[in-house]
Amino acid sequence: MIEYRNLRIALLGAGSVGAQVADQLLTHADELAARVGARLELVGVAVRDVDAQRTTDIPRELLTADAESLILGSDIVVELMGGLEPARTLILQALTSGADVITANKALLATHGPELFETAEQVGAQLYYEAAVGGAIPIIRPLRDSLAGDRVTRILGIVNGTTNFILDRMDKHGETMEQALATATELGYAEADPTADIGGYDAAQKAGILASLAFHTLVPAEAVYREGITEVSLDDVRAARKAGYVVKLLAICEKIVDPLTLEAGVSARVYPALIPDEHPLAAVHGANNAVFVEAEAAGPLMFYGAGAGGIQTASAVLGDVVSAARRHVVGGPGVAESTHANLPVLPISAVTTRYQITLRVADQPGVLATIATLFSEHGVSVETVEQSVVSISEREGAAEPAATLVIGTHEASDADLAATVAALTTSTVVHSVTGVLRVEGL
Ligand SMILES: NC(=O)c1ccc[n+]([C@@H]2O[C@H](COP(=O)([O-])OP(=O)(O)OC[C@H]3O[C@@H](n4cnc5c(N)ncnc54)[C@H](O)[C@@H]3O)[C@@H](O)[C@H]2O)c1
Ligand SMILES: N[C@@H](CCO)C(=O)O
Ligand code: NA
Repeated sequence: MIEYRNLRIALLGAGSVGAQVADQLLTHADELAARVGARLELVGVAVRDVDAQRTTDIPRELLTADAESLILGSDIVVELMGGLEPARTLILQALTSGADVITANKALLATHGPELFETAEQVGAQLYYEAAVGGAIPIIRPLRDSLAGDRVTRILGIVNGTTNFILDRMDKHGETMEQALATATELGYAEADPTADIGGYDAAQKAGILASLAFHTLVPAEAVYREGITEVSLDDVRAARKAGYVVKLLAICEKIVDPLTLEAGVSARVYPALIPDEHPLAAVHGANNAVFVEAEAAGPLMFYGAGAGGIQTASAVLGDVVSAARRHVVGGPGVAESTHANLPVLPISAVTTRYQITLRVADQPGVLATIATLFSEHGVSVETVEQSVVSISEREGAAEPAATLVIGTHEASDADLAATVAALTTSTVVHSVTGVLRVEGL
């Protein structure tokens, strides 16, 4: 039997992901040792309460409430507590003590990424974060390493498992958002505060990370335009299905070149959008994620798989642990973050998209013409108009005759669309604007 040296692994947090990472390290210790050329010795697991129930069996003697002492003398520290503090302080302590750090904490990276990466570079340590985006899907390493010689032009993806799971359940089972979120939480997909998921914050943090890597430009989460799914109703999902679309929370990162000045900028945005039934992203169900990457030389690439879940995410964490461990065995500086392009990050006003607008209107002659004029007055070109066969007034038995109009637009700017919607809202022939969703993937 080969005698390997030991590398000391400290794990911070033993929740959905952490408990699975501990289990994998213990169960597959021999195989991991052979792959790395060193034994990955789990020296301790920092937890809040050593007596709490966990999803996997972690030997009692490994559990400690003292994370700071555990870090000292560790070669690799795996942070899976989540949240900003004490995660930030502990990671800084770990890096400055010379340990490589693995984290799945996109909220922390989105907020304190530059400080953490600078510290890592100064002390010659590495910070790995494959699990922070797309869960189990390899996406960080492909962007950072495999595509390092190419020029990425666009990323379009579903990067939040919880919201994809919720929208899918609304679509397939007619569940409300609240019902579906409760199940997503039970299954370990949701963040500790699920507002991060349904508000689009988690996806925006991931979009910032992806855009930074893809365009070699620091894109903080707050520079990412964000809309969550809280305004998406069961009616929106049903209407989309009827019209041949599905609603998905999309993250879009692209390089936009101004046609006049030829200056390039980066747009990163997250919003719910309609995508056609036949688009590959429409077939991404449950908590799965999918990320399309378009690069100049490679063309379109697609990365697909489990975007959330304890054991699935543990796979990405373990991959990072093995990479870090190999670096300890072989030596060398590792990969530094690259922000050399330093492109401007563009506001949402720099972007144009198609829209689908659902209106409840007066069911009387001349209404269509009035509405068409409103659109054109605000610079938005109408592509399709459909009137629902059964008018809402018939369905609901309302006194006043009303009908539902579904209007598809050509590409329009955010500002023009907002002005059109404001004008529609105050028009006497419009009873209400019941839905405004962007359309992508056509
Ligand atoms: N669950 C997923 O599918 C998933 C996927 C990708 C990334 N992530 C990220 O992984 C991280 C962990 O997620 P999770 O789902 O395992 O969360 P979780 O809430 O299930 O687990 C976190 C654990 O850390 C413990 N903890 C928190 N603060 C602590 C402290 N100060 N000291 C000791 N223990 C502490 C908590 O008690 C909890 O047991 C988060 O950053 C999350 O965003 C999760
Ligand atoms: N809450 C996150 C976990 C994975 O990052 C999600 O649902 O995608
Ligand atoms: Na990943």
